[in-house]
Amino acid sequence: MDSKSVVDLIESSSEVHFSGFHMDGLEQRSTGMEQPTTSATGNILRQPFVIGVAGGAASGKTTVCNMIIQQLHDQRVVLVNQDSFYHNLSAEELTRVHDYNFDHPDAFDTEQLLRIMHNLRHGQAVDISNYDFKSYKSDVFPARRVNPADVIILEGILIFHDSRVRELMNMKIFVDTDADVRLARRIRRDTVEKGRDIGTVLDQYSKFVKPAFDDFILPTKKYADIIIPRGGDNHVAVDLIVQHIRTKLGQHDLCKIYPNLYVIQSTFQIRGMHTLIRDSQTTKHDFVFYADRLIRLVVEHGLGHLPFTEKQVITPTGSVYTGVDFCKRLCGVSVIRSGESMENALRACCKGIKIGKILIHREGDNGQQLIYEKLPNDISDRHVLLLDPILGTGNSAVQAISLLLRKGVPESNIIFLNLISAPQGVHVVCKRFPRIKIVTSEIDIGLNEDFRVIPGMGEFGDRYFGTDDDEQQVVALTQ
Ligand SMILES: Nc1ncnc2c1ncn2[C@@H]1O[C@H](COP(=O)(O)OP(=O)(O)O)[C@@H](O)[C@H]1O
Ligand SMILES: Nc1ccn([C@@H]2O[C@H](COP(=O)(O)O)[C@@H](O)[C@H]2O)c(=O)n1
Ligand SMILES: [Mg+2]
Repeated sequence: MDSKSVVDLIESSSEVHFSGFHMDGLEQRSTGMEQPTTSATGNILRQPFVIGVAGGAASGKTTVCNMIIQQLHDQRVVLVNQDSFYHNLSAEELTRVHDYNFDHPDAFDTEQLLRIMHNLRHGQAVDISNYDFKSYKSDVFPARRVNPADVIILEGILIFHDSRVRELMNMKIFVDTDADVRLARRIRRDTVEKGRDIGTVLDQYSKFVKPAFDDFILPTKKYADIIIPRGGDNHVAVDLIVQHIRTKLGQHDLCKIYPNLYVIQSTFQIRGMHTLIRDSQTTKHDFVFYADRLIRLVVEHGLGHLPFTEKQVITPTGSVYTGVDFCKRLCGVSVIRSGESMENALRACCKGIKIGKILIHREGDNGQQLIYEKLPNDISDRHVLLLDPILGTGNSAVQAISLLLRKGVPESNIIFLNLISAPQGVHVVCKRFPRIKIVTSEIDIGLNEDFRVIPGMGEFGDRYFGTDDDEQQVVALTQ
């Protein structure tokens, strides 16, 4: 990746998505034509980091790619398979499919691969075919929508064959697995998954697969920056590769820029919950259920940042257990109205906790006005958990935090809890209040022209409380 000044990287990081990997958009498309993005992602200036993964068939390329993607969970990663670019077979070729050489470079539509890669690298979403190994066709299944990403992994047996494709790559990996292991895996995969008979598999192997490996695939090993013996079994190699990619990308990692920003460790459970609450089709009931689960995780994580004092107890065995005592001087402050959705989780974790409220009215996004506050009198002696599920522009957060500071709360006693943060909001809050802590569950791409977080989850309060009319709520709350 091109080297950039730290300032450039910090500035450009506001357009970067950190919310975990996104392998495939699952939207269904009927054509293979690329589609321009309409979101802010289309403006990404940085080119993605492109990794090529080559190696013999059944060497473990896909397995290695999946391991890398899993470990790079806090980056947007897309996987592009060379299989998607197999030419469709003519009727004549289909009748004699066992004479077709799928391991020859000419079996692939490399021009289309180059077009797709060009668009992806220039910030455009693309639709990529899903190849069907049973029918030998690429138009049986709907194409998958692939959005631009921080990392593109290009995987396939002959991905290093064409110099134009090689030149796109920032890192080239060759998965080197013994021929007998590859053959054994191929037999199992082709008979079990592709429903082929063993005789056909062995014929194809001796006629095409092995000669093509020797003539076209093995000679490309010399282009590799890294050779991984034993594929996915080689955890050390995969760890090192992931470390290297992280270093290359890490300069724009918001958590590195702002050490007080904490993004809770992403897991598939967490990503699954985010998928549900971000889906516009999710029912109110499910939205509330999964939002509550996520909020609880964020609250628990936030509580972990409070100071603790050592405490010893006697266990039922008569032994001494040295533990800690919870911080007692704390309170919650919710930013009305969506912040109120986080109160129950806080009450469930901290029995009897005092919770204050702040209402900030939004007139456009630059004219924010504090119009209501009800805070504990002794708030300046407390640690404050500030509750608002979305950090967008950062304007309301700045208003709320400024009020807390005016009330005498030390900046370092404030922990701001939210579900999603836009990089712009993180920059605004962290630059202005470097000592407050932000705990969030995902960082999104950015803001759209209406200053709404994208991809975001829409109006959180409306979805959580099942209302559509903001105005009515403000009136009701202030009466
Ligand atoms: N380290 C491994 N140990 C056991 N089986 C493996 C290993 N790596 C891959 N496989 C299996 O071998 C087959 C081929 O692996 P895959 O990663 O799909 O290879 P490729 O993408 O290179 O064709 C798959 O069925 C996979 O589950
Ligand atoms: N219709 C097809 C198309 C391809 N193949 C074989 O797939 C192998 C490449 O896929 P990997 O996941 O192993 O990289 C290649 O060896 C082709 O022979 C096929 O069998 N049928
Ligand atoms: Mg594969």
